[in-house]
Amino acid sequence: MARYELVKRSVALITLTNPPVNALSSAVRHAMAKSMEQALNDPKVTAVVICGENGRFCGGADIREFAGPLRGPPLVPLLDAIEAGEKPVVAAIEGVALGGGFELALVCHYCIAHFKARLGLPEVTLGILPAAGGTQRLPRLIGIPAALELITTGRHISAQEALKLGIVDQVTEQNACEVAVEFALRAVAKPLSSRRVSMLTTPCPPDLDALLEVVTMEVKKKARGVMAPLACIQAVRAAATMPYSKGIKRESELMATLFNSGQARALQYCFFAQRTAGKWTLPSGAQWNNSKPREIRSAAIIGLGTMGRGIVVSLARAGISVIAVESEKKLLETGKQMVIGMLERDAKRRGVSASLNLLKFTLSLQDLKDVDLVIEAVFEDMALKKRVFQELSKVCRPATLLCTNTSGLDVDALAGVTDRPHLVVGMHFFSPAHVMKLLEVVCGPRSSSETIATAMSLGKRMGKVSVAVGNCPGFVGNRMLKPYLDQATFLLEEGATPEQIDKALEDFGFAMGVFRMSDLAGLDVGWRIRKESGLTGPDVDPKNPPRRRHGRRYCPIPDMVCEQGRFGQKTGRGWYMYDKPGGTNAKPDPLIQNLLEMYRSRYAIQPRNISDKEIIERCLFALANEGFRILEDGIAARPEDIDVIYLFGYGFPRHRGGPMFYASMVGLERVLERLEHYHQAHPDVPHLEPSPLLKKLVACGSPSVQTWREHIKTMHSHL
Ligand SMILES: C/C=C(\C)C(=O)SCCNC(=O)CCNC(=O)[C@H](O)C(C)(C)COP(=O)(O)OP(=O)(O)OC[C@H]1O[C@@H](n2cnc3c(N)ncnc32)[C@H](O)[C@@H]1OP(=O)(O)O
Repeated sequence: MARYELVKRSVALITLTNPPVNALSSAVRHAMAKSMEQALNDPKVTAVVICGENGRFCGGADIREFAGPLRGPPLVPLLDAIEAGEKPVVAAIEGVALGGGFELALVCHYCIAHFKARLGLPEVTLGILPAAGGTQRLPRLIGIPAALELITTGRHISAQEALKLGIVDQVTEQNACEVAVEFALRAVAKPLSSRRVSMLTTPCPPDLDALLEVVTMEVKKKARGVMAPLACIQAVRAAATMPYSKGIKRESELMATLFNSGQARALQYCFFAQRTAGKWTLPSGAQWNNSKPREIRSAAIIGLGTMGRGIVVSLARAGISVIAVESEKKLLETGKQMVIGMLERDAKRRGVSASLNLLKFTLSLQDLKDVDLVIEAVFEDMALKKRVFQELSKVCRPATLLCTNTSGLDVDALAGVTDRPHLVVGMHFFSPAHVMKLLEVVCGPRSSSETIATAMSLGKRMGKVSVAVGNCPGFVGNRMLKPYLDQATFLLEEGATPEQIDKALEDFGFAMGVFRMSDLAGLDVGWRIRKESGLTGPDVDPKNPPRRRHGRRYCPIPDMVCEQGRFGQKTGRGWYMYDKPGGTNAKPDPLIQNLLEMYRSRYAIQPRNISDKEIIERCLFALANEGFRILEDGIAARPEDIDVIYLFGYGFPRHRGGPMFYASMVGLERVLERLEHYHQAHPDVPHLEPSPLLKKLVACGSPSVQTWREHIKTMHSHL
């Protein structure tokens, strides 16, 4: 867990050995304490170097240990002892120094960082704060404003930035450990008092209160209802106003309030859920670690609409040659200019050169004959997509993977029109595709494990969080969205307003309520789909009673809004009104209020006062209920996969963990009881009927979300 060696006859080299990230587990802390004691007591040792095995200094405390009682030596006294020691200690940072790893570097008297190293205090992203002295030492070292920014955002910084800020003493392109040993030899006998950061006086800005106020406002705006950044601000204030001995106590008190909070549990769950999602698995036994992805050097995109353009940018940024195809010269030229502009702006922002040389634009599918993979991103129309796939079958070499960027159509139906159904897979990007991190990889029943592995790996290469899902209408994300949207519109019928519903959801933590989100996405897409499926428009079966379709409750208000040409932000009118088409400043619109009043009076609906609690329960429990059905149907392998999809694709607040984790936090019994209650009140809404899996889990004593999978074994899988 920590290796102790004597090098150059007088330097104790302590190497943390806890792969993969050398986290400070109880065993590592124990071994470090012993090694430090040995080094400080051995008269041969004149200096100490601390480094991490396999080119990684330290990824911080072992997050997995947070769930249990503290074992082994606590970190704070161990770090205080390193700082107080009379022999110079040098940190040799390679790879990462994060959280407790960064705090370890802060107590070392000197820091050498490899030029590729990254440093940071990401505790806030786990719902806690840097409680091993980080909130007290960093402000003393770099000042309040810079420390506040790093601690409240959890941002990682480069070695170069760390050097500029005065966190590290030297950046090297050589082996940091070797450089640190030489550095340590030179540091012997130099006075250490000015190198003990806890002894420094915090440089305090004259307008401390005003500064803290501004940062508090910013944090509240950015992360509504999230506790950890606010606690971080209070801890930093202590660094400015108290001596270290008192400040560290304040840090510890604040940590105690966060450590066992639901938010910390949710955020730590998210950390692991994201990593779990990458470990896809199929009932056939094929999974992430036994299926080899193909190497993708070249790709083609069919269609340069909004989605296609974003996908081209994502691929080019990942260093993949891209051929972009459009059907008409004008569309091709417009798409080309937009892609080039997007890539240039992106490259400027990242300080790199735009990879325009990787792009080719063409009107001819014939140009695709040699590419490794094609992603079709044409209009969401099955007949059109089928034609494209038939053409691709003829044009592309037999080994080319054919992917569809559909948001919900049957991937297997598309596979069926090709000569290679095993090489067909869905790649559902989210708009804008070069910004949104989520990718649903849709596995058809005939997609081979190599095809899935390739799509997952390509997603990772593009910097996406990829989740493997099964093939059903809407897959995971959009299938779950339906009951959520339905509940929102039913609540409108019953007496709520769009702004009331949005406020309740935004207070819950969503960046945007459902109606503001719909206005942003555009209302016409859903309207067209509803018309095509005979739910509205001239094809509606006249036998349907009003507000009912296929024997179920149906709310026509969204259709009525679209009939008025209100398609959302792009038309300047939707559920809200905007200053102009494309405007983003949503204002409540009296016309919508009138429409709702007329609608209710036409159908003799007596509006009632609807509480925020009911809004949250009906929208979110219906959402989670569909998630349970998705697990039963084997469309998602694990609740973590669903949560990751909602976190990265639908703005679900991370401090709530995702819809499935949220349901588990509320208590499955309670969710079941509320769904039963609402289903009784609305028997014509099948989405409110509790799913068999939810009932089963409650009957099994509501096990923790991580073990639900064991209860789904009997259900068949579409993955
Ligand atoms: C008080 C609190 C204190 C003192 C703290 O220190 S809190 C912890 C602060 N540290 C962090 O938040 C860092 C978390 N880790 C990361 O950001 C990344 O893992 C990484 C940048 C260190 C490495 O990224 P990458 O190379 O992409 O690898 P993975 O993220 O996939 O991680 C590999 C496996 O290691 C597990 N892991 C990573 N960090 C920790 C940790 N601090 N504790 C426990 N386990 C950790 C991670 O879950 C992966 O595990 P597997 O999925 O492979 O099982």
